[in-house]
Amino acid sequence: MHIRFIDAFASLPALLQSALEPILRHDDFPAMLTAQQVSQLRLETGLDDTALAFALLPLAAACSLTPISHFHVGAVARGISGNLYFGANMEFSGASMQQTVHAEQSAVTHAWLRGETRLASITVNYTPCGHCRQFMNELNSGSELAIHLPDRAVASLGEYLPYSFGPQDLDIATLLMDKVDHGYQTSASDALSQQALAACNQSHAPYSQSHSGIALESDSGKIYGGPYAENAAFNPSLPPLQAALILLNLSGEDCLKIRRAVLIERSDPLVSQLDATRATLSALGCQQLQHISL
Ligand SMILES: O=c1ccn([C@H]2C[C@H](O)[C@@H](CO)O2)c(=O)[nH]1
Ligand SMILES: [Zn+2]
Repeated sequence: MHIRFIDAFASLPALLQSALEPILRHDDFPAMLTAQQVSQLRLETGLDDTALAFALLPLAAACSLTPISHFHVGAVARGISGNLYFGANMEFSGASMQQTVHAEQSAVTHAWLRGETRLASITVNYTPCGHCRQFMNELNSGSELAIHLPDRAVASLGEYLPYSFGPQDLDIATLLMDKVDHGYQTSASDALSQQALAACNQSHAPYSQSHSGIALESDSGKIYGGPYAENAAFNPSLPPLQAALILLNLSGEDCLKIRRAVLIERSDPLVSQLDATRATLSALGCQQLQHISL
């Protein structure tokens, strides 16, 4: 079992521990459960979907990186496929506060990057902040997304964010998690550049059209892509580096051991990721950033 799960796992109810043990046994548990694994867990534990998602929160929170707050937020997003995706907050010492990733952003982005096309619900161990409510308001599930919190009745995002400002106010119809392919191409044929290109082609940048994507090579040699995800209110936008770091972290890899990165963006973009990406990567101890302009 990955070392980060050991304490949280020990705190789970005995039935859930025995049902999860074969799934978590290996180091490479991807911090998600397929719909089939979820049905099996329900069968073995007697928990319903809602109770199961709550019961998994300690494991999700165990994925957090919190050198600043030491405050562990965990989230579990349910895709329409029935798969569950963990999310956890991530803080980066030596970078600006703005580089922080919230657990809700992590779970949403995790689902998106693993190919989920829409979310049904999200379960969180603390009430989502305003920034997260606004971030989730960009999703194609719209105000229908169900939010489950401890000690509260389930309520929709629309209820958590009344009188909202969103993509429709700026006449934008393509929403976060909609399948897109911007069709950019590059002559760089190495695997890292191609993965960064794929992320760029998947990115959600309807406000600036400054599509971008990154790919990170981890300590183990695996590659993690991160597409940029803009938000109607601009500031809650998630930079491509953060998206890739979410996937790398949830996959059980070390954000402080990134070997190299390729960032791809349009030439002369209205919005550039380059300076912030370089600064945050450098705070993580990685100086190997290649920049490709399309
Ligand atoms: O909705 C919220 C509110 C806060 N945090 C994280 C951000 C930061 O890492 C820590 C303290 O704010 O908690 C979340 O993940 N989600
Ligand atoms: Zn938040």
